[in-house]
This record gives sequence, C-alpha cells and structure tokens, in this order.
Amino acid sequence: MSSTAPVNPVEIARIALKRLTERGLPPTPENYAQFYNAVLTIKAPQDKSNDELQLAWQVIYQLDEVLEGAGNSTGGLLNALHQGSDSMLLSLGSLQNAKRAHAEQRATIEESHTTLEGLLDEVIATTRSMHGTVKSSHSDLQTIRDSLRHIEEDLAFNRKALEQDALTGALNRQGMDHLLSREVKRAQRLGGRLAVAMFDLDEFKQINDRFGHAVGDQVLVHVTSLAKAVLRETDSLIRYGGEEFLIVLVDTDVKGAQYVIDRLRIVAARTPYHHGSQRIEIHFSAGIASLRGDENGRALVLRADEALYRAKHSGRGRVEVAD
Ligand SMILES: Nc1nc2c(ncn2[C@@H]2O[C@H](COP(=O)(O)OP(=O)(O)OP(=O)(O)O)[C@@H](O)[C@H]2O)c(=O)[nH]1
Repeated sequence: MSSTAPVNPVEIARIALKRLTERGLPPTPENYAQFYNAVLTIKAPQDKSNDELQLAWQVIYQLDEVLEGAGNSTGGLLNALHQGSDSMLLSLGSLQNAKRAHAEQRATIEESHTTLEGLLDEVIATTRSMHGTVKSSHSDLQTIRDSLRHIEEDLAFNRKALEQDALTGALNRQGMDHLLSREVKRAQRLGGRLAVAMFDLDEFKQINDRFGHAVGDQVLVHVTSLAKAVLRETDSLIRYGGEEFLIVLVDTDVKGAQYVIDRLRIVAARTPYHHGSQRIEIHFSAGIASLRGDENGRALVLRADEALYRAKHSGRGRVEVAD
C-alpha cells in the first residue's frame, strides 16, 4: 500500500477535483464524493486512522463548546423568564389591590389613576426586558442550531470514514457490524429476506508474488469496483479480510444471491486487471447463506464463511450454499 499518498484533506480535495476535470466530469456532489473517496482510500491505513482520530477529537471539542454555549444561553433565558414572571406576578397583585380599593371607594379617582399608571409602566418595562431577552436568546439558539447542524455533518462524515476500508473504500468490519445489526433487525421485524455472499480471491498470493504487493492492492480495488457495478444500490460490499469480501443483499434469497455471484463471475472474467500489457485474471470462490428467523448477523456471516471454506476445498472457482 502506498504511504506516500496525500493525507491532507485540502490536498485530497485538490487532487479529486483535478481528476474530475481530467475525465471531463461535472463536479457534482456525487462525482466529487466518489473521487474524493478514491483518493482518500489510497492512503495507508495507519495514516487514515490517525487522521480520523484527530478529526473525531476535533468534532468532540466542537460539540463540547457548543453544548457549553447552549447551556449558558438556555440558563440565561430561564433566569430572565423566571425573574420576569415574578415581577409580572407582583404587578398583577398590585393591580388587583388597586381595583379592590377603587371598588370599595377607599381610593380617589386621582389616586387610582396614579397607581394604575405606575403599574402600567412597570408591566411595560418588564415586558420589554423579557422581549429583549427572548430575542437575544433566539438568535443565540439559532447560532447553536447551525453549529449543531455542522457537527452533525462532521459526525456523519467521520462515521462513514471510520466504517470504510482504507484501500478499497468498501465497508470495513466495523461498518459490517453496524450494517448487519440494522438489516437483520429490519428483516426480522418485517419478515423480509436477507442473504449474504462471501467471496475470496483464488490464488491471490500468486498475484502478489508475481507482480508485487502494490499491484495486488490495485487488483483488490479493481475487484471492489467490479462488485459495486453488479450490486444494487441497497446492497453493500464489505472488505471482510485481506482478499475476502462480503456482500449483504437485502430483500434477497439464496437464488438471488447466487445470481449476483454468477454475474460477478461473468463480469470479472470479462474484465481482468491490466498491469501494463499484462492481464491479471480474477477468480474467486464463494459461500452463500440466507438469514434464519432466530439468528444474528455474526451467525449468518459464519455460515457463509463455512460455505466458502467448502467451496475453497472442493476445487476453488465454485459457490457453495450454507445448510
Ligand atoms: N496486496 C495485498 N495483499 C494482501 C492484502 N491482504 C492480504 N493480502 C495477501 O493475500 C494473500 C492471501 O493468501 P492466501 O491466504 O494463501 O490465499 P490465496 O493465495 O488467495 O489462496 P486461496 O485463497 O487458497 O485460493 C497473502 O499473500 C496476503 O499477503 C492487501 O491488503 N493487499
């Protein structure tokens, strides 16, 4: 894996834009994201995790600051409203006394008038002060809401990066756990189908030995784009291990998973990786399993892994279905 690749986000963005321009593609958010990730994923994993840890800490510090601001602002608002309502209550009490004094003719018209005028001034002043506090708190809260929205975007970006394999951009094991727990729950709750297909490149070691590790890496990236090309948008690709991948197929049974694997085999046979003038053929073995009513994601993956093991040991280039 290349460790000389850029790690600075600005540098990555610059290269991604340059590549888009070179290919004559419009810089739409989708195109940009795809190229940004492509550049990002040629980083060495150790660089990536350090960078991402730093990013994650930055977001946590931002969140801390915004929460402190929100605490101060809402505290101030509550205080002001509390004081305002106490003062309003006092004015109301005085108003009632004045009304009673007037009704019982204990106060002259002039006295009642003066008292009422004073009380009105107090109520106006309190209302004005409360209005000022609410207005300034409103703008504080708006700023806080904007900051929270940015943090939310940063968190989504961070989580995506943390769940992605550095080399291929496919999901990593952490991403797999998250995805499977969600999809298994959904399938079991709605009575839907869920299938997984695990595939492992055959004789991959020979590719590394013959062409070098860097070319082996590029073959893995190539396989990832082939797999993504045959998947539906709702399906997911996970880099499970070195040259081992897992496909998670929602709303799909064993037959559907078999179809996907067959298509991948056809596409891979038609699209070998080219290293200079040399063709590197891609072959793989696969194991398929579909979700049982009572099992969790890990058990499902384990059954696919066992089926893959059987496919490997019964001659490679085959697909086996879990019992
Ligand atoms: N280039 C590269 N090679 C890797 C990576 N991860 C694992 N490998 C290599 O993948 C090879 C796997 O070798 P084996 O487990 O013997 O598998 P294989 O050669 O594909 O043989 P079978 O699976 O039995 O068909 C090893 O040479 C690992 O070094 C990676 O990220 N990049």
